[in-house]
Amino acid sequence: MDLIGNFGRGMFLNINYETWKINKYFLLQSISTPGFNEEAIKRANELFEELDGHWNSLKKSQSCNDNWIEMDFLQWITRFMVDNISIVVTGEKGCSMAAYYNTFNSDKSESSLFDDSKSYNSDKFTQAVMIYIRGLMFLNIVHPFLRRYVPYFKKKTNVLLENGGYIIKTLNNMIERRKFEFANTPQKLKSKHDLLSILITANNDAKSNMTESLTDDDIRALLFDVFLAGSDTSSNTLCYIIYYICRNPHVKQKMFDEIDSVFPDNSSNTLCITAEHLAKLKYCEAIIKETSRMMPVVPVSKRVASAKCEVAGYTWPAKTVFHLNYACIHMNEKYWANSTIFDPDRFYLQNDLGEFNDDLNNSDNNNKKSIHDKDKYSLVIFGGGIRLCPGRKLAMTSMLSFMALMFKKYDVKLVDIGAPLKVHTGFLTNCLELRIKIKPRKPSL
Ligand code: HEM
Repeated sequence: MDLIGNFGRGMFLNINYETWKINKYFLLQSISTPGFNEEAIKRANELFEELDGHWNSLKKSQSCNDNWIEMDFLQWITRFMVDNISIVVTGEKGCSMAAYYNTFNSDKSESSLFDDSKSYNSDKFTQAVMIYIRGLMFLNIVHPFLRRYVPYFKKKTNVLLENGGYIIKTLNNMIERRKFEFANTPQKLKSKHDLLSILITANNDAKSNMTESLTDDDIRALLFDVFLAGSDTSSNTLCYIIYYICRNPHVKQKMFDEIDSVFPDNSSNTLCITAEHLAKLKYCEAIIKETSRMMPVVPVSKRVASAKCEVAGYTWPAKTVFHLNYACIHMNEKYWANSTIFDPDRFYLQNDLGEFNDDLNNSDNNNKKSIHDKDKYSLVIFGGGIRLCPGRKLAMTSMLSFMALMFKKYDVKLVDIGAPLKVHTGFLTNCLELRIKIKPRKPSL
């Protein structure tokens, strides 16, 4: 079951409270540094430039008479977020967008670029992560006897083991290379702001101060957690955002107005987004929250009672498993009037002091000050309690950056405005396809 030796390590698959706490401390410290946040925004800018370049090349090859480019947005945003998480986690440039662009290219000779076993191949690695997730379900359902002795299941199990081995090897190589760099040029590494470099630096500091530190296996598990949790969640949310704003043109217009006011037109073709810009995009933030309320990518979660407890007036024994239905909480009319209506304005209110609701950026959820006079657990996009998502700030930064970059430049419409969203709900609610058309909003941009 433990394909990559992660149980008891990292955060996601860790039920050992003591090691989970240390891992959480290191992860939160690392991703809360200003350098990390700035790096994430800088990388989003660079990656959008790359994406835009691919779209422009496609446009040339697509003989579009009306200037609209048609695409399955899901495919592009998935690769964008994979390359994004790759570079902020490892500092190594991914090649998922380039590999996908290459599938449109009739000259396949370039494909060899993406199959060099020595270099880190983000596309191959992410596919391995997906196989891993599906594998967890398989291992959960199929009895060990069948896996060991029935050829069909045994073969599948071996594929999963091989896949797990590839993940471990890729991450171990990365950690080794970075530690080698650290040993040779420590100053250079201290100036790097990717998660791996920050973790190694913080860990070395902890070792020299003789405080709690991480093993290489812990570091590997943390990197894996961020790959696992950090890209699909954001890319699916962005698909749902596009779906809802296209079906609500007044929301789309209000969003364009906000983006144009934060980024007034200039002669330059490319935007350069900063953290100060993102802090002003309060309506875009409201769109993210309202979309996630209507269509949370993590629809359910679980908690296990560590001791006998009382919930909803009943007494439950220790080890009771509680299924938390986040999607249902978001539709509860007790907290959300007209809950089936898409209305970002519910999150775009100001309090008496003129402050906007900022609850998703608040790192201390327990002291969350919400301008909505509601139960703080009525909005659980990022979960709640001690297992609250540690990556919510990074997620908001990546999604807001993408929205600003994309919608400053492009208008968007759905190919079939009447078609329902195509989704599949398993561990996540995944978008299966999102056919859209995009066109530059201004000819000069
Ligand atoms: C739109 C984006 C995201 C959404 C909607 C999301 C949502 C969630 C939710 C609902 C949970 C479970 C919390 C619970 O059980 O109550 C979770 C856990 C987690 N998330 Fe996120 N997440 C997102 C992005 C990220 C990113 C970018 C990272 C990268 C650091 C991340 C890292 C994690 C980790 C490591 C956990 C496990 C925490 C633990 O088990 O203690 N997530 N996330």
